[in-house]
Order: sequence, then C-alpha cells, then structure tokens
Amino acid sequence: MKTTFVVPDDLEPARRDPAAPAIGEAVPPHNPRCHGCGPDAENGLHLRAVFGENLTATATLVVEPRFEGGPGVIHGGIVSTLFDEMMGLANVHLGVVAVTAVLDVDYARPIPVGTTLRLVGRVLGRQRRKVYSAVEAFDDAAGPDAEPLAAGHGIFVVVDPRAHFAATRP
Ligand SMILES: CCCCCCCCCCCCCC(=O)SCCNC(=O)CCNC(=O)[C@H](O)C(C)(C)COP(=O)(O)OP(=O)(O)OC[C@H]1O[C@@H](n2cnc3c(N)ncnc32)[C@H](O)[C@@H]1OP(=O)(O)O
Repeated sequence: MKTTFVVPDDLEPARRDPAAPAIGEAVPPHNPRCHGCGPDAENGLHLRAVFGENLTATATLVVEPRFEGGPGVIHGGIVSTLFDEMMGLANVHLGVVAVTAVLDVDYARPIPVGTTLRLVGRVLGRQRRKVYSAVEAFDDAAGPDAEPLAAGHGIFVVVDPRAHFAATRP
C-alpha cells in the first residue's frame, strides 16, 4: 500500500465499551436510514457487520452492477463509502458517537463487478477526541493470505450526538 496517511506513533489504546454487544454479534445499525448500514435505506448498501476481536468489524458485500464506475469495475466513491461505514461500525466497539473528519483511501487494484468483498474495519487507537481507524477490502475468494485490493484510514471525532445532530435530526 502506498498511502501517505500518517498514523501517530503515540496513540492511546482504545478501550472496548463493556456495554457493547459481544464479539461475534452483529453491529447494530446506528441509523435505520443510513446509506451504509441502514435496513430502511432505499438503494443503500445494507452492510451487515459483525464485531470481531481486536476492535474489528467484518462484513462481506457483493459488488453489484449498480456499483459500477469504470467499465466492469467498482466506482471509487462506493469504495470510499464502504470504508467510511466499516470504520464507523468498528468504532461502535468504543460506545461513542464519532463522525468522520478525514478519510484516506488507497485504491491498490481494480475491483471487478461480481467480486465478493470481505471488508475489515479496525480501531487503531485514540488521541483525545480523535479515533484513528483503518480498513481493508479483500477478494473473499482469494483466501486468507491475499493482499488487500484497497485499504483506508480515517480520523473520527467524538461528538455529543444530541448537539451534533440537533439541527438536522428529523
Ligand atoms: C444517537 C445516535 C446517533 C448515531 C450517529 C452515529 C454516527 C456514526 C456514523 C458512522 C459512519 C459514517 C460516518 C460519517 O459519514 S459521518 C459524516 C461525515 N462527517 C461529518 O459530517 C463531520 C463534519 N465535521 C464536523 O462536524 C467537525 O469538523 C468535527 C466534529 C469533525 C470536528 O469539529 P469540532 O469543532 O467538534 O472539533 P475540533 O475542531 O475541536 O477538533 C477536535 C480534534 O479533531 C481534530 N480534527 C478535526 N478535524 C480534523 C481534520 N479534518 N483533520 C485532522 N484533524 C482534525 C482537531 O485537530 C482536534 O484534534 P486535537 O486538537 O485534539 O489534536
């Protein structure tokens, strides 16, 4: 991967919220209308992630023809959306509401329509209100040792949801 994103080497460890659903359980959608994970989002991605060890969240997704950008390959904006969401879902381990401030995507390989992607989001650590997270997308058919097709990093900032969404929540 050739990203220039810098992960600080002095991150504080992130701690799992004891009240979060157990490892192996589904990550609950944070908003039923969310384009990434909401079950009620018409035309949404409907990601279903499961909590894993080491502050990870994992999901699989088939690259449908409606996700096409270049001929026969996924649109880069869809990859960005998947990455934003998968890191957001991994952050649910922490029991905080954190919104994306920075999203960095390394598109390493073209991803053909029809690929089943395995997406793994992971919390790396914290720095005050910032949560640093990472994500990788693999060809699920390529086996456990395959290199990622794309990878990303994000900085999320913990907010008070009542104040942050006060003006926009329906
Ligand atoms: C109740 C249920 C609700 C559920 C909702 C769940 C949502 C989850 C969704 C999940 C999935 C989908 C996710 C989505 O799609 S979330 C949707 C996309 N994101 C947004 O809409 C966020 C828009 N931006 C903002 O609201 C503000 O800018 C935020 C809140 C991010 C910061 O403004 P705020 O005034 O509050 O904070 P601050 O300025 O004091 O900064 C605080 C710290 O952050 C650092 N910093 C800030 N910006 C940057 C930057 N660009 N690069 C590097 N660092 C940055 C800053 O240096 C400082 O660090 P330090 O000084 O400590 O070192």
